Amino acid sequence: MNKHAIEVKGLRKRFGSQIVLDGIDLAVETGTIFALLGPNGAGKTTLINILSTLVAPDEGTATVAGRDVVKERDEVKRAISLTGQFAAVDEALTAEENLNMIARLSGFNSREARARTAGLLKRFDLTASAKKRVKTYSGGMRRRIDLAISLVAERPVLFLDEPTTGLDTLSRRALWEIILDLKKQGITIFLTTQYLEEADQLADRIAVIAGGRVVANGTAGELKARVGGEVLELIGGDDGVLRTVPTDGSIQDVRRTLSELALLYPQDTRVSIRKPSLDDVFVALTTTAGSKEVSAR
Ligand SMILES: Nc1ncnc2c1ncn2[C@@H]1O[C@H](COP(=O)(O)OP(=O)(O)OP(=O)(O)O)[C@@H](O)[C@H]1O
Repeated sequence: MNKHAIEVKGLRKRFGSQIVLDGIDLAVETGTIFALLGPNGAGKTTLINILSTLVAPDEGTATVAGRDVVKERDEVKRAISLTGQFAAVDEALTAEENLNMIARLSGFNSREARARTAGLLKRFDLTASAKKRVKTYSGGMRRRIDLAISLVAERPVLFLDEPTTGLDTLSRRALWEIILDLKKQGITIFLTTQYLEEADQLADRIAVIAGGRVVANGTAGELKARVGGEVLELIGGDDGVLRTVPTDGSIQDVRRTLSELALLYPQDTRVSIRKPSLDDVFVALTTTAGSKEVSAR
């Protein structure tokens, strides 16, 4: 087995005059969850499209399951599952019909296809709705069927492009459980997300891309440690956060910072002090996009 399920070296991609990926280096260890974060338009989907052989890079190399995404496209395709925001589910069919059809197309005989379908419906808690048309499904059910379909054929590497975007908290957590379960089976998962909490909860390692480059790469803990110290949070009357300000946590620095802030905010503003979150890291890193890579490796 390859130590790294995914390896990316010096990857570059431009669309017309727009440089989207400007020399990306990444490695994802086999059997781990890797989260790719970045602001809108940072190139996350483009990177997934390159890794899943849908788009060719201009420069650099990438291997998935030890195979080159350009020179060994078919081998890569056989090693991966891809679940995007717009997965290929036929909405006019039921969940059972969709799964059964994909199973047959993947080469299972009819008995195997039925067994596989039943197993996936159960695992994704869709048995009760198996005979309803997918177009009647809620957002959470729809995501579960998308994911179930991409798992019909068992593949070692799974790409998830924003798997929980638009879902409510409960559905999101249910999907997290499923994703963690897939990792337990040894599947390597590469996901993109806009939710820092999602990366924090799921990922063994996180990379942040901005300005076409990897601006940070490490565990959630390592990335938070990059911001260091503490964060002062100013909370307004409606309990909304008015502002967060980094501090080293010393009395001296807290007193100086607060006396400056006291001039700017109403006197009934409340203050809390906390450890930095991944949100703070993200803001700190992506507002200085492309300046330098902060690797916590
Ligand atoms: N086929 C294409 N032709 C031209 N431009 C493209 C193409 N695909 C992507 N782009 C551009 O490349 C940039 C990166 O897009 P991409 O979808 O990879 O970003 P993203 O990080 O996934 O964004 P989001 O979080 O909004 O989904 C965007 O500016 C987009 O308009």
